[in-house]
Amino acid sequence: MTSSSSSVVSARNLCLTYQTNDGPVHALSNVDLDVGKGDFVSFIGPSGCGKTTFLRAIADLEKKTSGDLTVNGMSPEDAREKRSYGYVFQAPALYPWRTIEKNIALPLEIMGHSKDEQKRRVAQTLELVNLNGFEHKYPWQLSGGMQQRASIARALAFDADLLLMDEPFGALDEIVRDYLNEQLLKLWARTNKTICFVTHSIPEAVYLSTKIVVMSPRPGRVTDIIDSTLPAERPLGIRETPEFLEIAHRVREGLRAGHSYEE
Ligand SMILES: Nc1ncnc2c1ncn2[C@@H]1O[C@H](COP(=O)(O)OP(=O)(O)OP(=O)(O)O)[C@@H](O)[C@H]1O
Repeated sequence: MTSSSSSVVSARNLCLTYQTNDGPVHALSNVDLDVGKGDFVSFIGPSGCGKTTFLRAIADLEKKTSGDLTVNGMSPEDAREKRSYGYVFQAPALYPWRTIEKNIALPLEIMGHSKDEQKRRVAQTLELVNLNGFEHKYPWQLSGGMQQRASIARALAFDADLLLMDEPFGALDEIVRDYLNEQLLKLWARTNKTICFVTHSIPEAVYLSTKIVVMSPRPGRVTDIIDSTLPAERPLGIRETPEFLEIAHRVREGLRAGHSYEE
């Protein structure tokens, strides 16, 4: 695989080992991957296969052990300093003593944006996630799905081109998840962001992605990369089409193949 200069994220032979009291844990082993501009890439694999570690390495929250990793052509450290990405965590992680507006404005405050600019951007992102009218509420006054939308708004507020999302809808019920999946696809289409999205759900990965990265554990490796053949326009009903089911089948096969390494 050759490195592509237009890649938003590029990994070559990426290895990341945690040193623990019980010895080394090889979380990522020889990962090769390119994420292109405007891609929606899902990472799927069993618990412990290194999905979160990969996202954290991109975000410079973990340091690689060896290999190469670039983000927008820079080292993860430089990319972090340039605020190249927004990060959405598994749990909403909003500050309960701040209103939704103040939560979303927090990164803008830290970056030194003027009050007017903060207001403008908060209003813009609240609209993107369909939360207009909730700016003066506190997080605990919102449902779990709305809180997660507020977290997405916060990650979007400073308009980074890259959005890193670590299983953002994992704790939500299926109806809310379906709704948020649809909303996220619309948001992605409107904003042309590049999205890296961790999930445990095969239907979610297939529904959302232009590219699905199947990973296997011990140590975390990429076992398959599937380029989606689904159209950009995806009503929820697409999940019953033969094309969708065929991609889901390939993901399942990839997950199964990964498991056979584990003895
Ligand atoms: N800070 C850490 N120190 C030591 N080991 C860690 C650390 N973080 C993760 N690990 C280990 O690295 C491996 C990969 O973990 P990671 O959280 O990336 O997996 P994951 O695929 O995201 O799992 P899940 O789906 O359960 O969130 C696991 O074996 C985990 O126990």
